[in-house]
Amino acid sequence: MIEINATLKRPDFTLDVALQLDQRVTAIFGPSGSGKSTLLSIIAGISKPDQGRVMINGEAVFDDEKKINKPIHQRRIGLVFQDARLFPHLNVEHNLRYPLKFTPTNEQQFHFNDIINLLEIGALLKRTTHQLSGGEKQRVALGRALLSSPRLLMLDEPMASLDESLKSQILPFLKKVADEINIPMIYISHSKDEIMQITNNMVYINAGKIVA
Ligand SMILES: Nc1ncnc2c1ncn2[C@@H]1O[C@H](COP(=O)(O)OP(=O)(O)OP(=O)(O)O)[C@@H](O)[C@H]1O
Repeated sequence: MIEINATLKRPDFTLDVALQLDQRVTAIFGPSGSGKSTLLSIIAGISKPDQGRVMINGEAVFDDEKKINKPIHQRRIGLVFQDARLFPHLNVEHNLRYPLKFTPTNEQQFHFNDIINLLEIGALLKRTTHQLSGGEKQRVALGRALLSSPRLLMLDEPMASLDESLKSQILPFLKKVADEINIPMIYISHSKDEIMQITNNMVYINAGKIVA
């Protein structure tokens, strides 16, 4: 269960949300500038709210009253962004293995080979990141996020920079992760059509407020 009570004021924008996410997959959607990425960055610990509390599975990762503000790496959240953000100096295999170095073996939730098979990226392992299509990069980014053994997976417009044909190629993998991987997932998109293919559980945000 993820609970967020947060306000964050910027010169032309205020985010003010109170939200409890108790389904395994939640989509957050809303128009451009509505605050989706800001909400994600508050949960991840990238942005600090002016006030409020963020709880992940009963643990406060941010609480302004109790002066708690856990850094990103202690929140154990897997993030996938629109641009895959792979490490350009590492090949695909080393990108994927990178998070394993920071996760004790007894805390690793997935076997390397299971993730490779799930995302069908075995043939890409020896490639450099420059030798990947946009959709392949996203599959590798998804694999790397899962191999960090996160307790929450957050995807911020993971298909936004892909053309229609690549989108249709990656969608089945996103669905597989949503259906088969037992980790809470937050999926951000401004496309309702895209979201409907992944989950029926939607939160609508507009002008920094949860509308439905
Ligand atoms: N670092 C920042 N400094 C100041 N204002 C910002 C910053 N980041 C975002 N904003 C503003 O905050 C508001 C919410 O932005 P946010 O990126 O959360 O929206 P979004 O719903 O994710 O939009 P999009 O779908 O276009 O990515 C917007 O008005 C944006 O211009």
